[in-house]
Amino acid sequence: MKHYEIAVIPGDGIGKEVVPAALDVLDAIAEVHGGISFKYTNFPWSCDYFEQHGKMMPDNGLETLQNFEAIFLGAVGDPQRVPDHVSLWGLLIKIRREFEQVINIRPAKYFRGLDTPLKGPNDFDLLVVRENSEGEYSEIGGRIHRGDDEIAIQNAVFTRKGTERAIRYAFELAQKRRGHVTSATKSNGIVYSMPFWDQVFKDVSQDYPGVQTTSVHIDALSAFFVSKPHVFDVVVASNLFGDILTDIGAVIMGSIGVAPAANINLNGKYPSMFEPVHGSAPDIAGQGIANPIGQIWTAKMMLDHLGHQEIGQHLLKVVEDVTQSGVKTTDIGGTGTTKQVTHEIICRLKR
Ligand SMILES: NC(=O)C1=CN([C@@H]2O[C@H](COP(=O)(O)OP(=O)(O)OC[C@H]3O[C@@H](n4cnc5c(N)ncnc54)[C@H](O)[C@@H]3O)[C@@H](O)[C@H]2O)C=CC1
Ligand SMILES: CC(=O)C(=O)O
Ligand SMILES: [K+]
Ligand SMILES: [Mn+2]
Repeated sequence: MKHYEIAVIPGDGIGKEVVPAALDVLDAIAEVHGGISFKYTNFPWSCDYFEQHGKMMPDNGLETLQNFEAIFLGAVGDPQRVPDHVSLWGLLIKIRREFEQVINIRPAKYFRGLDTPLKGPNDFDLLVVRENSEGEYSEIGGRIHRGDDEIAIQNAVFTRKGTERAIRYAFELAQKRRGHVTSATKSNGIVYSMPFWDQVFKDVSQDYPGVQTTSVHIDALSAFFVSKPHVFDVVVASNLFGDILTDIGAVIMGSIGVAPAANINLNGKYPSMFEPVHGSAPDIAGQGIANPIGQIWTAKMMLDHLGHQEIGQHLLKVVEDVTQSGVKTTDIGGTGTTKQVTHEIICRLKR
């Protein structure tokens, strides 16, 4: 019997709805499989917590999380109550950084049963490797003066280590897939960091003669995600470019509510964290209509990470069967609630 201790942070908004749904699905998997079990320890760290304690998590929060096998998170953010940069940097981004989750993997593929806004979905199947520790998401800068004289400066940080690590990871994945890496650049406008990125991409590519490479400016690449996503295999991007590209990757599948993500720690010192691409969706929170698929597919990525690829594969097939059968939430053209979709997935898993 394989037992896993999982730290669970539902967070804000629909995180509190889709996380319990995905845990029910994981429990159903454990029951059907018979050889694995999960224990969940729930942490209520969120904007609610912030209002009570003046911080997003306790001072020893990271220490507490450190001993878990994985962290399963919903979404963070409630901008009506706490400014986004305070809530996200106090919890989500803090964990990504302090736990050295330097890579963010975000797949997008043609998903059976989903209406995509694409004219011809052409069975695309791509993987975005997003650099997750530096880049445009930096704490270097500041604001001075007020009024007309106000100045805001934010410096992007690109280290050779961080850049090479993300790019190498993309090449390793491409070798196990269709052997193609696309690099998201913008060296025509951003004259220091992006030519540097391009250089590292070229350097790393020398070690992978069997992998084909293409560099595309992020503006054109964003358009190609819509016009011809089927040409992409692995796409490697800086933190911000990867963030933007993966919302596009999500919506071409059918909805941002279905896209999963994994924040991967590579050095084994800290746990990895699994959370969907979407945020807390304040516009639909509390209505019970959030699409649980992003969170459930994220659970599949956690299963993969824990070494249970076969079960993960089966879970994704069952979820696709359910959408194909028409049981789906309103964001993807159905009439179902979060609970109904989750129930249908669990019933099929147990069949
Ligand atoms: N990783 C995280 O925790 C993230 C947190 N956020 C935070 O979430 C809050 C809202 O941000 P937004 O920019 O509105 O992005 P969002 O992803 O929360 O929502 C964008 C749109 O997609 C819809 N949507 C998202 N997930 C859905 C689901 N599972 N089912 C159905 N519809 C879904 C929402 O209703 C909304 O119309 C902010 O506080 C933001 O900072 C945003 C992105 C990622
Ligand atoms: C913060 C955010 O939008 C993301 O990590 O995807
Ligand atoms: K999220
Ligand atoms: Mn995002």
